Parts: sequence; C-alpha cells; structure tokens
Amino acid sequence: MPAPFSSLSDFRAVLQALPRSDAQAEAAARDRNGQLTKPPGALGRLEDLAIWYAGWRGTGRPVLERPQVIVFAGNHGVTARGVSAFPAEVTVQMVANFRAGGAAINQLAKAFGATMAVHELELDRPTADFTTAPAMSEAELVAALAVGWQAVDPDADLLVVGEMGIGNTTPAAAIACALFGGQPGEWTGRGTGVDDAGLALKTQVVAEGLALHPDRDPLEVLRCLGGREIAAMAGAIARAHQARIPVILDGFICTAAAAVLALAAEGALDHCVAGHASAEAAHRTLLSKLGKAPLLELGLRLGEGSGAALAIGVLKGAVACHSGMATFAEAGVSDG
Ligand SMILES: Cc1cc2ncn([C@H]3O[C@H](COP(=O)(O)O)[C@@H](O)[C@H]3O)c2cc1C
Ligand SMILES: O=C(O)c1cccnc1
Repeated sequence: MPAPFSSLSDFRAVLQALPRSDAQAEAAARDRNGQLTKPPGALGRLEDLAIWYAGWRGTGRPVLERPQVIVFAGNHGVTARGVSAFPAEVTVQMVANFRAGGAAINQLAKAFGATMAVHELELDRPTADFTTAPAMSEAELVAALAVGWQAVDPDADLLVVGEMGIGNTTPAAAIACALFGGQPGEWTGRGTGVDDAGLALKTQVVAEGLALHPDRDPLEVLRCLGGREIAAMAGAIARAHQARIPVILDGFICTAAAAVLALAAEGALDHCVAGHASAEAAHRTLLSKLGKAPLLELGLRLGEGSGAALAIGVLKGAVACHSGMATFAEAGVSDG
C-alpha cells in the first residue's frame, strides 16, 4: 500500500489525524493490574508499561509476540566538514554488515525475538551539507518519510527504529537545538568519538546550520537540518502510531527524529517509550524535553536501535506478567 501522503502538507494532515490510545482497554488493564498476585505497585514501572501497551493494542490482556526492528541508513553531506571520527564510507559498509548479520543490532534483535529489516536511502546521493543549503528538498523529505512509513509491518505488535549514517549526530544536534533552543554546545556531543578540536568544529557546524536555516517549523527543521534516515524514522514512528503499534525509542538520533513529530502534532509520541538514555549527553536533555523517562541506562552510544532492542526485553517482561499472572481470586491468595 502506498503511503497516504505525497506532499508535506498531506503529511501534516496525517499527523493531525493520528488516533488515541483505547481508553477502555487501558481501564480494563488497570483493573486487571490491581487484581494480580503481588502487592500493589510492586512491579514498579512494569505495571505502567503494561497498561500503556494494553491501551495501544486495544485489549486489557495483550500479548507481545511480533516485535519489528527497522534500521534506516542515510549519508550526510555535512560529513565533508569533518564532523565524525569515521569516514562516510562506513555507512554503506555497515549496511552490508547488517545484511550479513554481523552488527550489534542483528544480535540484539535475535536475542529479543524481533524481526529485522534494513532500508538504505540513496546512500550514493548524500543530503546537501546543511551549512551551505537545505539538507533536502521537499520532495526528498517526503520520499524519505514515505520509505519509513511503508517499512512498518502492519502486523507487528511493537516497533523499534534505528539508524546508521556516519555524521548523523550532527544533524540530530542541530534538530534538537532548533526545536528546543539553547546553545549549540549544549546539544552537540562526541558521537563516534571526536576529540576536543573535533567537538569544537562540530559545534561550530551546528551553529552555522542553525543560522542559515532560521525557520523553526518542525518539518522545515527536519528538511533543512535532518537527513534521509532521520526522516524515515519519523515516517515509521508516525505510521506505527496510525496502526496503534507501540514504539520503543532508541538513542539521540532516533529521539531527535521523534521530537520533530512531537512538536508537529500534540500527542504524536503518546505511543512511544524511551528505551534507554544514551551516553551522548544531550540525549538525556532531549528525553526530558519530551517528558520521557528512559527504561535503561547502560552507557550505550551506538544507535542502530540497539538500546531500544534491549528494552524489548523489559516490555516483554511487563506484558508477560500483566497478561500471564494469576489474580488473587484465581490463585486463592488472600489480598490483604
Ligand atoms: C562501525 C560503526 C558502526 C555504527 N553503528 C552505529 N553507528 C553510529 O555512529 C554514527 C553517528 O556518529 P557520528 O555522528 O560521530 O558519525 C551513526 O552511523 C550511528 O548509527 C556506528 C558508527 C560506526 C563507526
Ligand atoms: O545516542 C545514540 O544513538 C548514538 C550516539 C553516538 C553515536 N551513535 C548513536
């Protein structure tokens, strides 16, 4: 099925029409949670997670059996400015590695029972260097959003989106700064591991991009400062919302993509939880701007969907307890 938009204004309309969580299913799940054989609240955040998941899946007793991981790859013109510790060729090389099963995300998707799809977005045609021109035209942005939209398996019951794109912590920082304000230095980190001089240059590059592209409309920010894999993640997150598929957000780049949606349409990320807090320092700031508390904190700074994939285990645990535990009445346990 083609994406239900062929222009940016169509996409804006899609975002305004996204569904809400099913309040009845959520209430049924809350009621069931109160009857399970444990002291009230003893499963901590797992209880809230299960109730949230139930609302999006539209049943008080949901299952989580078909998680999908999608990795989007894109190349960035801004790498010409020397913003990454690695060369841009690594993007296409890593795509081959994903296809061969050799990357971290392959192992994590397998470990947590998720299918994994890889979509490369015109790797031989990097986006424009945003310090000289908008990263993408409107047509290019819409095409990338559509790749993301169409990559989502409508039969999945959980989505993780990840990315591969050498240089992409730079557009992520620029997007975050454009959306939430503050100084470029507060949003710019070391990514793959640039040294102090590299970090200073990267911060300068982010500042130049923000100065050249003053429009703060969220989708214009994505077009001017983003990248194809970042736009594809946004498209996939929006599609998941439309299909009531809950999403676990990954690291800084994924969260920057999601933040565009959050500012474009109220409630656009209600179907998302934060899988982890990455070691890229600004990720924590970005999550707090979005009101999302990370499930895990493991010092990861990889991307690819890796932290979110790990959090599939947490969510599976929450749903298994919620839907599989006995109630006090069923087990003949006194409920105090
Ligand atoms: C071998 C390798 C595998 C990766 N997997 C994810 N990234 C991560 O690092 C990149 C972002 O960092 P920066 O902005 O500093 O380039 C992205 O590709 C991200 O997915 C990788 C980076 C490398 C080198
Ligand atoms: O937060 C992330 O996902 C991240 C951080 C550094 C490099 N790549 C990804």
